[in-house]
Amino acid sequence: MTDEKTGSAADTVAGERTVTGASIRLDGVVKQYRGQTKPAVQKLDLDIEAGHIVAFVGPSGCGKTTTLKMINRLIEPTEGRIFIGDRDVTGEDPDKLRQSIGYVIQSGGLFPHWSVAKNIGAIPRVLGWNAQRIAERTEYLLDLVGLDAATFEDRLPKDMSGGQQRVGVARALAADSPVLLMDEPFGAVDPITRVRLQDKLIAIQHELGKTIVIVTHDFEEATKLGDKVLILSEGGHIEQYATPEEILAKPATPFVEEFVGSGATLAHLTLSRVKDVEHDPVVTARIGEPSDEVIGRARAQGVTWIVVVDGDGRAQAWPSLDEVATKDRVSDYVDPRLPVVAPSSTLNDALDSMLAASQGGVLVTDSRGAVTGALTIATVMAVIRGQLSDARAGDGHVTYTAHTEGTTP
Ligand SMILES: Nc1ncnc2c1ncn2[C@@H]1O[C@H](COP(=O)(O)OP(=O)(O)OP(=O)(O)O)[C@@H](O)[C@H]1O
Repeated sequence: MTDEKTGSAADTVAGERTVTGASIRLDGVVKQYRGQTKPAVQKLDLDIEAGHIVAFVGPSGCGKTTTLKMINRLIEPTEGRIFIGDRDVTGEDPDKLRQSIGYVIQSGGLFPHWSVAKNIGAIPRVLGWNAQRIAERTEYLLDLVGLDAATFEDRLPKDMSGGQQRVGVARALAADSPVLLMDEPFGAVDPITRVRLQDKLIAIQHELGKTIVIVTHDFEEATKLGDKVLILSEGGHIEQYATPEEILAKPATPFVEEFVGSGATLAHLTLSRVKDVEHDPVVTARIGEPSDEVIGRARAQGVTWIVVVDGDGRAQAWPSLDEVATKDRVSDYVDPRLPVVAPSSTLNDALDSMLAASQGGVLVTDSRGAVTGALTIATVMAVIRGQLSDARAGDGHVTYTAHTEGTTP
């Protein structure tokens, strides 16, 4: 089925992924700002596949934001054409166009005096949806971004702290646009929240299959989120447009090599996901269970600590058996610093999370927050060791062993 308005092929399945997004094509796009001697973006050709995430990175002033904003014509191109799906949008009414493209900016860009629900319903109201449809959509989207509708829909953005970005994403998805443009959406949040928001975005992308273009300063964020990464230099010049794996393995130009940096070997940690490595099983216990039963169960499994979970299986705390033994029943204590990662988190995220919590492991949760296992620092270190030795072997350097073997008669 093709949606006439958006030109997107709805609900087609590519591989395992559902695709509801539309492709984007930039054809010879130029932006020359008035009063500037050189164009900010010079003759840019770019194809973005439907249902993919593409991350734009590059040094300050290279034209990332200008390029992004030309896609929804917040900035008018001086030359060239832009297609969304098969539709040439270069001559379309820009207001109408923007109603069909989700847009998220760093601050969330929410109207401060409007409730969360009113913010999310802004575009659907313009599109003439009825109140019930808007209310249902708002509830669905708040749940999708991990916020409880009953708790948050009447709040003002200022009372949301870290939740503003989530509401910003929900609002951008409100009209079910095939394309989502994000300009440094997680630039202003603390590192732990940032990892959670990135993981949430990946989960949403896998569920909805939108086409997402994200501008970031952070190469690690680009490699984590991007199916492909676009590395730009001054004037919107494409240095490389490839998968993160290709960029790390084969930087196309000296510029890319320098941009990726000498930490490239460890940057591979951002390519390894929590879901790709082995997890340790965990023993869970419900609040209020008799402590001696829980301890017996844990000892039978040979573990020295347990995870206390709520009714939905979400982790509350991970006490040692000695701590459990101090009470008759499992306590409802909630550990505010519990290190938790998602399957889509990178091993780098997992390490950061361990360091931030001063713990030697993290809990792994599914997209609903239920605990599925644990990842220890030993597992992460083993992967790092493996990658370092692979990288050395790939460098073409003769190792000590190879050298000795080669010269032994
Ligand atoms: N409204 C404007 N008028 C004139 N020049 C502009 C305008 N906006 C951006 N520029 C210039 O265009 C070039 C590209 O800017 P742009 O903001 O697209 O880069 P960027 O890669 O997104 O940078 P940053 O990472 O710092 O946000 C820069 O030289 C900038 O100074």
